[in-house]
Amino acid sequence: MTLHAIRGATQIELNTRDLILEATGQLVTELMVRNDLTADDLISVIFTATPDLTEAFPALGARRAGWTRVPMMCATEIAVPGAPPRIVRMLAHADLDRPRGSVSHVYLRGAAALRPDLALAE
Ligand SMILES: C=C(O[C@@H]1C=C(C(=O)O)C=C[C@H]1O)C(=O)O
Repeated sequence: MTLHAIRGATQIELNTRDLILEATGQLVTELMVRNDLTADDLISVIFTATPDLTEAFPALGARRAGWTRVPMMCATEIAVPGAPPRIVRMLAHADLDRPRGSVSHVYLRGAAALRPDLALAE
């Protein structure tokens, strides 16, 4: 087994509880699908949210998507001038029986602009 770190990010349309939870659930689901993962493969997950997202913890969206027993943490992202607004980011640590570097990082919606080198064509 090998420890992997998997990145993800998505942009939230508006700072509302429902939209934060829905978009975070979509992000974690997409990450599991693209990497053929289950929640049991995950060791821990860190979420950050830009300071303009205050209405919900992204971890709750992940729990609603099935990550009920995954240790998670939420934090505020650095407010770098010019960085995209309303972004939820994640760093997931997983223990997988596959080579390091074989995972797919997931950048959805407006977050794809953060790392065009990583974002798959939607
Ligand atoms: C570019 C991003 O935004 C920030 C910059 C990062 C980087 O330069 O690696 C990683 C996470 C964020 O703090 C990103 O989320 O990928």
